Amino acid sequence: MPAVSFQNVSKTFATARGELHALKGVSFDIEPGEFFGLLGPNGAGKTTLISILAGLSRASSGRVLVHGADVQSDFAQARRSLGVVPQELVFDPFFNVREALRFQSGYFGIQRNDDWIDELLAGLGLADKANANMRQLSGGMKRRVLVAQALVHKPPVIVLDEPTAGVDVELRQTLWAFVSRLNKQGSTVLLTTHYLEEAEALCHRIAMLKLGQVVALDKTSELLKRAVATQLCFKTDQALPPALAAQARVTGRVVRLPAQDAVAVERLLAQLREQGIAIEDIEIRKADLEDVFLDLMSGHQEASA
Ligand SMILES: Nc1ncnc2c1ncn2[C@@H]1O[C@H](COP(=O)(O)OP(=O)(O)OP(=O)(O)O)[C@@H](O)[C@H]1O
Repeated sequence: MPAVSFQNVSKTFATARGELHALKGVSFDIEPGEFFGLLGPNGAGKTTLISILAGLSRASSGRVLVHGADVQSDFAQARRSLGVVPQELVFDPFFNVREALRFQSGYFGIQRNDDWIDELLAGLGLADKANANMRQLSGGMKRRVLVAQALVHKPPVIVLDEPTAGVDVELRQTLWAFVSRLNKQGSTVLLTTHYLEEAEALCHRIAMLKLGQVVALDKTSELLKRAVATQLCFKTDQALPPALAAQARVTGRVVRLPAQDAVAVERLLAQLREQGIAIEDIEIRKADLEDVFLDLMSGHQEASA
């Protein structure tokens, strides 16, 4: 039985401009123990899908099951299997950290949960903050408490909705070390993130959403094979000739051009030289998930899911 099963999920919002189809028949399963990534540009429908999974919003049609429990008709059972770390910082300012976690345990009917609470606090680098009031914590610390709150009932499925947006490197590393440990111990993880290098490093499989539809769904290693294997990268202050600009990915002064092999690299360098373009910091690099993502989102690749 899948850990999570999205079955033909659609969601339509009534807006001032008419109907907005945020999700259009999304179907995929996440297997128990998987570390699964859900990627897509702003507005693709990721948060809408997670909200339906978490029971915070209802699908217009289709079903979502968590370990076989329907998130609408069997909400309590589905909710017990889920630990959802929300995007926004919501917390009760009157509790200290331990109290907040005890309160959350009580919500799930769990008493005497302090051993696990201590483990969560240690794993998330919060051990010395157990008695601190929530109001006194920095934004990053509050985010750690949100993660602990989501995990207080030891859910088999952990859902992280952009958990590292705007947080510092240390928290990202603490969070990933802890979540990876839980995943190795058998937890299923569903992650949405805009940090593609995180998704590449962590996720076994990835679904890419675009305008409410799944446009790619594959093992991370297979997705990476779709990109042109290597690229020529360099920096320049000059504009590229149109023929090269058409195939280039430019970020500020940094230019990336697809180049399959050494001959292609030589050809590109010759073209640049002929055009009198001064370049520096030349490097040959392997394509990464960002390349695949950008390709798919710009419609260069065939949708295959
Ligand atoms: N309550 C709502 N009412 C109307 N439209 C909505 C509502 N919630 C979301 N939408 C629209 O649905 C679409 C999908 O939004 P969603 O927040 O799921 O995208 P996302 O992939 O999570 O984006 P982001 O990466 O920016 O968080 C967008 O066009 C959004 O404007």
